[in-house]
Amino acid sequence: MTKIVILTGAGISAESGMGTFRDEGGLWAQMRIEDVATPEGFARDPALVHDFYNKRRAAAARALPNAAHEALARLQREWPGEVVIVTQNVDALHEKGGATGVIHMHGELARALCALCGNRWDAPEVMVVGERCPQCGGPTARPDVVWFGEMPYRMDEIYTHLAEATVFASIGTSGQVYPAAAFVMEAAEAGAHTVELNLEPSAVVSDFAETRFGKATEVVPAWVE
Ligand SMILES: CC(C)NC(=O)[C@H](Cc1c[nH]c2ccccc12)NC(=O)[C@H](CCCC/N=C(/NCCC(=O)O)S[C@H]1O[C@H](COP(=O)(O)OP(=O)(O)OC[C@H]2O[C@@H](n3cnc4c(N)ncnc43)[C@H](O)[C@@H]2O)[C@@H](O)[C@H]1O)NC(=O)OCc1ccccc1
Repeated sequence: MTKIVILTGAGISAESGMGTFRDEGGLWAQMRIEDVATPEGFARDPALVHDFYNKRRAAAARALPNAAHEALARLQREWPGEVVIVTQNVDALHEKGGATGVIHMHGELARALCALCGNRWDAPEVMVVGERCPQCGGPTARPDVVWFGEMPYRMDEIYTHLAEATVFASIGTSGQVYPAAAFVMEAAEAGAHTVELNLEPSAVVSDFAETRFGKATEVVPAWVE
């Protein structure tokens, strides 16, 4: 039975009011990656990093899923075969849209991580410098997101899914960040049909067999139908 593996990025949440990274006025236009999305940046200025993620956590808590999130959840429910969603997004809009078993390869805003003992727990809306781990008590709590230079989560599972994919779709991502940007090659090597759905061609558009350009809330429901 056909197995569909779907990779999503910030573009699928753009129409839900979640900023993207690289677009006009995107997150990286306001903040330097080095300062807020690296372990070194957190060590240097934890207050700046907590402020950056506290704001995004508050926005994500208010955000609602859009027609693209809902279409993927419907596909998961109605497709006779397996549909696996791997997201680079740290918001919970796929789950709010009804999707299940979503693999958050770059972590989740709604979770906190202890840098000392590795414990994870539901993050308070506002994390403060020196936030304590409820398990080891260390003042070592950080947002449970994957920063640059850190290993993304659940990579073994992801590579297994890619090797079994018969269809690989990439939605709302610029294809500039690895290892996610290389997933299309992994899937293509496994014989999958590959399709890019995005507002504009990504940095790896030439690796895809099919492309559909437009807003996620339009091209994703049309692709699912
Ligand atoms: C900048 C880049 C060159 N650097 C990297 O890729 C680095 C280094 C690197 C590793 N391998 C390499 C190989 C070559 C070069 C560099 C590297 N990668 C890492 O450090 C990664 C860790 C990277 C993760 C960093 N954390 C993020 N996020 C979490 C935090 C947070 O969220 O704050 S990355 C962050 O940016 C990434 C890209 O963002 P997108 O989601 O694509 O968003 P963007 O704004 O860029 O694009 C939006 C797109 O949507 C479209 N769009 C907009 N609106 C709409 C709309 N309405 N509808 C449809 N589409 C739309 C736009 O046209 C656009 O195309 C996402 O992954 C996102 O999670 N770790 C790692 O490699 O560990 C070792 C390893 C190696 C191999 C195998 C295993 C381990």
